[in-house]
Amino acid sequence: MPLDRAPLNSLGLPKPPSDTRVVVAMSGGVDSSVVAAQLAEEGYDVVGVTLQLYDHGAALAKKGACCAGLDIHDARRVAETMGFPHYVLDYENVFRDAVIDEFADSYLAGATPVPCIRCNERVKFKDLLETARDLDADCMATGHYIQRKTGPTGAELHSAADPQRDQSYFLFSTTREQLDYLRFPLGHLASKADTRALAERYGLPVADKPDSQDICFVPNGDYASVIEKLRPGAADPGEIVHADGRLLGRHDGVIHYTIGQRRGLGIGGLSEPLYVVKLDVDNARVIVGPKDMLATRTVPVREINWLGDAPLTSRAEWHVAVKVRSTRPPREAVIRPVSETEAEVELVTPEEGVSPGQACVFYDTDSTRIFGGGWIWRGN
Ligand SMILES: Nc1ncnc2c1ncn2[C@@H]1O[C@H](COP(=O)(O)OP(=O)(O)OP(=O)(O)O)[C@@H](O)[C@H]1O
Repeated sequence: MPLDRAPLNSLGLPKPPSDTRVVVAMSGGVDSSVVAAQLAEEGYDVVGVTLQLYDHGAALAKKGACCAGLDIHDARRVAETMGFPHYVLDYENVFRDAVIDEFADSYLAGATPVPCIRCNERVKFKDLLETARDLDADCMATGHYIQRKTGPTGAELHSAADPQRDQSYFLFSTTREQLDYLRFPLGHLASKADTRALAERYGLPVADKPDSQDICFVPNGDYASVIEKLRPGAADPGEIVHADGRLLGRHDGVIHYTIGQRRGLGIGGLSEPLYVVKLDVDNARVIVGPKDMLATRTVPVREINWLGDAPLTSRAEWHVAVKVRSTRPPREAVIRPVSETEAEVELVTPEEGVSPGQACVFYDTDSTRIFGGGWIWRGN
């Protein structure tokens, strides 16, 4: 039978599992361990690869972080349990250049970056994906909670079945070419409990391992001290100023603030609650104001990655749902393209705390499909 008419295996490839090589990106956490174990159990030729993203002993590392020594050890134990080969690759320089440096510079420029998106885009789905191809793999699988479906014009990206776990916001910049090669076997699961049940069933040593938290190289969410270590003395102290011009206090650097922040401003004793409404890096000023100043209707977006069927520019106005923060539900909006990679997104209901450096991700209003997204910036 010609290969293109052969029935597809569970990864959607026209070869029996035993002839299909899959590189599994293994963090040492329960999700990617279950992916690797399940595929090995189904008879795929699994090769596990773990990236060492920073030195476990270095100042940035935290105990149990996704890319440090303990996790490498866990990934290796899973590979041994299931009997497939496992490699560890030193990606420290790649990760620093592609993710950590921009993270620090972006905060110093008054933005609120999302390094996990850059890691997917520039590390896992770039260099690691190339490594998988070099290893002659037919595809690469990860433990991301997202669905890849085959539509009439090829692979489509859809939100995970479990909205609590959905990672679509972090994967908007996946290109169609990358998507052709990627597989996300956990995206259809109803809940994380299902993943843990599978880990138990396969007898994996990581079945009870706690979920990883937030940004892997930022211990306890204290990103400001990470930036201070990376760029000592780079954050200029300055003034905290009310939008009406009143001087309210001083700060130790804009890196300590994000748009929408209310707590920890150190300007108590005022009658109205105040929020960070703008970070004016050129003048080292944190501008604060009342809550209603946070409401944003028009969001300038650039570096758009397009996962739809038609180029964005072919539609003058386009009704979608968008997420402007990873933790928010999609909200109704209209996209007005400015160029192939830039657009103005008009939110039907204004949202608070829209910050440069975050992603704006576009969703279909009638289905789980992701049409793409881009990066929020200050605009001209
Ligand atoms: N250091 C790494 N080396 C190889 N692959 C990785 C690494 N870190 C993450 N990944 C891959 O990216 C996926 C998503 O990473 P994320 O940091 O969101 O982990 P997670 O959702 O906690 O999953 P897990 O339980 O597998 O750690 C992982 O499931 C894994 O496939």
